[in-house]
Amino acid sequence: MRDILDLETFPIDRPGTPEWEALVARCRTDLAEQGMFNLDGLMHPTVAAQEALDMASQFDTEAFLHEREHNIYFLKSLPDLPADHPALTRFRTSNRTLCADQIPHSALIQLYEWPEFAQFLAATMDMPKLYPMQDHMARVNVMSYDAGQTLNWHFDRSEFTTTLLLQSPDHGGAFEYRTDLRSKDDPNYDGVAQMLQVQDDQVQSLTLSPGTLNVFRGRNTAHRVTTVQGETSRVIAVFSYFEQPDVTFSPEERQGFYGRAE
Ligand SMILES: O=C(O)CCC(=O)C(=O)O
Ligand SMILES: [Fe+2]
Repeated sequence: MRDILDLETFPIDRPGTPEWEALVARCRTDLAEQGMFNLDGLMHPTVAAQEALDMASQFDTEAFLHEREHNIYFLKSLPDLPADHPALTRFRTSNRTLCADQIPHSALIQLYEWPEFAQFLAATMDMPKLYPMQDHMARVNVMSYDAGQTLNWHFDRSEFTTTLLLQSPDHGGAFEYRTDLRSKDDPNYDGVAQMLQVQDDQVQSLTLSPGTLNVFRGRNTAHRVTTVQGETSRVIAVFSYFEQPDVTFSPEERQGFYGRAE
């Protein structure tokens, strides 16, 4: 794993040691105070660049083009909101996705299956244990954004979202986010509407560098990736772990997310 990760700076391979505990404590504090933590350069940038290069032709030929209009909830309607409520404003998303089964020999899959990585993430999230998915497609996804492509405003389904940037675009492709826009008890529809109308001064912007691990509270943090510009695509991996073992998507879900069930 030393060939892939900077384990000098980030001692993920030494659970229980004081330096591991200190790193976990720093991440927990950041999550509590800012809804996010970053490990800048966790993956050696040279490895991240090679991974992106290895996948480039696959993105051209076999990736799923995810293109649609959606609202921030990825739902057609909400039972407690009129259809014309501004919180339901629709925006366009477009990117390409490769699934875990298309990159079986990548460093990303090695990292995903490394038990110390899941152990570390669980500790930062204050969870007893996190398990890799059983789903051969959903466990790791890599998304590529070419010029003109974007991932628009949304909330994630899972409480936490774990990403690792492989390649930065020349321009655009910033990660914009608004922490705690809603909570378990308060959907804050008017606040959501305000933010979508660009009237929320608590929206922040983060430009990730290649190799950076980013963990954020995706369920209640509204977030988007701004439109990419220039020749170089933005390439980012998303890791999915669950508190229960052996989670899979249904064939219908795989069809919807990836355009193929198997
Ligand atoms: O690309 C990113 O930085 C965020 C990805 C994301 O929000 C998602 O996959 O749900
Ligand atoms: Fe997301």
